[in-house]
Amino acid sequence: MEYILSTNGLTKTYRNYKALNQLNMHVEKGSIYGFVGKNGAGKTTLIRLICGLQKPDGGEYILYGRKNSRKDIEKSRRRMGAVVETPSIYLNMTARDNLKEQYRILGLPSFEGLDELLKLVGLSDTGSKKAKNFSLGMRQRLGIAIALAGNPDFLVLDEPVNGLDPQGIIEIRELILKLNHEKNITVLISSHILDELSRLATHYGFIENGQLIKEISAKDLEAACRKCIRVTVSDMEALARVLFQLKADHQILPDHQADIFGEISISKLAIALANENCELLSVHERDESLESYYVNLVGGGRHE
Ligand SMILES: Nc1ncnc2c1ncn2[C@@H]1O[C@H](COP(=O)(O)OP(=O)(O)OP(=O)(O)O)[C@@H](O)[C@H]1O
Repeated sequence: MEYILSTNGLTKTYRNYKALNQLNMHVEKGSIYGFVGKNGAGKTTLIRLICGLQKPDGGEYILYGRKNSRKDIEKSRRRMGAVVETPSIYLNMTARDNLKEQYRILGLPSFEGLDELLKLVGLSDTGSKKAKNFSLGMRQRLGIAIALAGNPDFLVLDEPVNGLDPQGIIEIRELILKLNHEKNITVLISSHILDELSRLATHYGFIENGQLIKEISAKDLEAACRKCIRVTVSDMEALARVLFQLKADHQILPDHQADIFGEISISKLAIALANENCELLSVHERDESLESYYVNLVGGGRHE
């Protein structure tokens, strides 16, 4: 497996507080990695560290095969573009001038590719309009264009759709997919908007209290989510006994319901419940959403 970024016991402490606590994560080449966590979980801290804006105080990260402790880590960082927190744009400048400025900062020899970049992010026809008059979505896209100015093959976006309207969200989504599919850019996106992430991500890393509690591909997550059957019964104690006998991986829910994971024979379940004088009131196959997967993950595990 080729990783663009991996971290090994990465730790960052602010006074006594461990914003990152022995974090281990792996971003595969070519992936769209959804970095999921609540506010304050440590997402931005990880991004600040890999961008070189702050230093870790424990563990390490490896970016394009180079450890962060190496003197030439900047060479790896040059292959990466990032929009951290709010996009750094000059509000009194047009999109084109903002990009020119970034080309100068990067010391690029010419403005070659600038028009293509503006087109790519859908800002070709903004002319003399200054960034201060842009919508939030346009500013976000300009921020992404600036991050792409050095022609990176790894793009890091911190909460890119925060505060955007539905149209703005769609535009950012389409842009990210295009960059990934057509330009082979690996993308790391931090977000807590799970529904949106589920339309993009090929891999997920779930962070909680500075630790990576689960890393899973979208494919495996989908498979795990599909094999869920929600049952409603008349007697929960009987159901718990039966599920224990059947060795079924399950989760008890309120309102006389439970989710059963993995393969299970419904007829066997119904017979076993009938033997316990328990009625099987309903059975639904559930496509467990990313959101409920996440809630299960952070809210305590399943019972076996
Ligand atoms: N410079 C700092 N000094 C002290 N504490 C900090 C600093 N930066 C972050 N923290 C704390 O570290 C924790 C992780 O913050 P971080 O910004 O990484 O979270 P996040 O997952 O990005 O959340 P959000 O979605 O709110 O941005 C938080 O509890 C935050 O208050």
